[in-house]
Amino acid sequence: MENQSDLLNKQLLNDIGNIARVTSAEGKVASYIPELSRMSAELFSLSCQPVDSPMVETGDCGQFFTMQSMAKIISLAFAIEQFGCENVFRHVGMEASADSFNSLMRIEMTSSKPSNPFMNAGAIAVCSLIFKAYKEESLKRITDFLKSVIGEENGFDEKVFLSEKRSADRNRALAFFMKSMGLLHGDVEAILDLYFTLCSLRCTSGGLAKIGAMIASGGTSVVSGEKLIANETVYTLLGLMSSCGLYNESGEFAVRVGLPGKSGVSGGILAVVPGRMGIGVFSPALNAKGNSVAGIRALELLSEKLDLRGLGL
Ligand SMILES: NC(=O)CC[C@H](N)C(=O)O
Repeated sequence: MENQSDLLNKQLLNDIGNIARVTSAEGKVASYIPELSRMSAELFSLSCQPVDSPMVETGDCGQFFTMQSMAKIISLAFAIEQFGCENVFRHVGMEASADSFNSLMRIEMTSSKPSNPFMNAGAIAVCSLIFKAYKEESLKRITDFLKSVIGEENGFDEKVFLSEKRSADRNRALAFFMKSMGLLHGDVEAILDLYFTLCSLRCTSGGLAKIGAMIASGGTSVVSGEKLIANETVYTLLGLMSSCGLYNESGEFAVRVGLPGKSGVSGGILAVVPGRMGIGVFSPALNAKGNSVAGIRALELLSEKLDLRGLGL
């Protein structure tokens, strides 16, 4: 009988790519950060990094894009490692939210900490903890951590950073609003600059797959073999990715794909098959909830073909 891992090969990914990429016509490239809208909707890449064998990829694998909300995995993992779960979750919740990723509503209604660290409000709160501890050194500390996960440094996209900084009325409103309610402390503009820079870090679908593989392997870098994050951090990431990784589409993603995942408005999605592999997919056209249409379709097909649904949920 054929082993599931034998089924993962380039031909399978090519076939999945061919079916998935046409669905991008149903979506739209994000434009609320103007610079993101310059990305071609035709681009597509899919990368699988098994925990114990070489990467398998298809499509425009060399294409860089920005991490956007997928960077929230890195900043959260870094913060938990530095400050401990208890300290981090004193400032941000662990609950799924039916609100969109940049919603203000719940904070005003409940006057309490942001629902989870993958909503913008929660991720900004995590940035404020990191900034409080490391000030101007914060970015370097986080990017050094990212480098230890993926084995390379790809810098950040300054045009996307400036474009978001100029057009971030909503995130700025969120952050100042949280500050006014005592939910955020420190220099708001400096915290937002850290957040925008993390969102504009450059990556490829292969890089996302390596981050996923580090989580899949229980916190060990597939690049160096080094244990980078504690088991508790791994379980926290997996739990939150399963319940909140695709915002108000997390439930549907759990049903259709059945894997812990994290999306970003650049069109990337990172998924984890615990014990087996990390997956990165990229296609910039998004659905109404801000998630990649072809990315979800590709993950759904992959999950079905390799019988992955439900692993790690
Ligand atoms: N969903 C996302 O990827 C959101 C990230 C984006 N930089 C924002 O704050 O709006």
